[in-house]
Amino acid sequence: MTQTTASPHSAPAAPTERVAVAIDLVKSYGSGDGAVTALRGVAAEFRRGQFTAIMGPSGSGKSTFLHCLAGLDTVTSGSVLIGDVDITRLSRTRLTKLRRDRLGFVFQSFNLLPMLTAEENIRLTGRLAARRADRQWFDTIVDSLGLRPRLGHRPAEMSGGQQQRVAVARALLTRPEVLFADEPTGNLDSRSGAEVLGFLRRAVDAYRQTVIMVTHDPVAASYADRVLFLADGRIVDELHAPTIDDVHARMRRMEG
Ligand SMILES: Nc1ncnc2c1ncn2[C@@H]1O[C@H](COP(=O)(O)OP(=O)(O)OP(=O)(O)O)[C@@H](O)[C@H]1O
Repeated sequence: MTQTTASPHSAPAAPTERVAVAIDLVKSYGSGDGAVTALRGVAAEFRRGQFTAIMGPSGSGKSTFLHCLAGLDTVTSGSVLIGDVDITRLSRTRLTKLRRDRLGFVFQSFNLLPMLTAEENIRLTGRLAARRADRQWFDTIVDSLGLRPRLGHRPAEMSGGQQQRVAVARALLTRPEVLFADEPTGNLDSRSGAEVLGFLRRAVDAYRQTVIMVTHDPVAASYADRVLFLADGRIVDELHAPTIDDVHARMRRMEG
């Protein structure tokens, strides 16, 4: 990783509108003696053009929080607003449509379709979604991610870093209000990880993309504008303009 302890974010911008809000989120799995409460009343706001990393020890509820925010999992109580819509009150059909039209997802495993080329994989979501995916925006994303020479390749013919860049391009094609990323660099070497994180950072700075990312990696978290720290299903700390050293120190304190 070429990055030093300097933090890559620019000067704090004026507050922008809230694009996602979690209100008193509680999530339990199972019932009776076997019940596990993964979230115990989590509240947070996410603003337009803000890059948030979610960190915490294993089992602290990071993925559960991301999945509840993104409408990929139901909540036990509490609400999640995307814009003005409480997605915990939507029917399954409306939620699926909202996720498709207004949210983007990048996962640790790239989730590309193996028989399709990079270009077909990128366009698939755009075609299924609201078709806001114009040619110019496609070109901008593909060129910023350096994917032009790979467009005709299938996933098996690409490196992990290239596959993840295709997944990021696919997620951004519909100009989502929020891009959710769950350990997006977990399967990448540090150089490919830095490329993906650098692009997410540029998408935030240049296009005011909102990004919410779960990560274990303090280097990845240092690309964000702020870090929310979860422990035992609660937000216990928050760090703004994080450096790698700051994040390490907080994690050591939490785990110690
Ligand atoms: N589908 C499920 N059924 C039952 N318990 C679950 C389920 N998913 C998560 N849990 C439990 O909820 C708690 C939080 O899990 P979660 O995966 O959100 O944590 P995490 O912080 O993302 O962990 P990790 O860093 O290890 O991925 C854990 O105790 C976990 O075992």
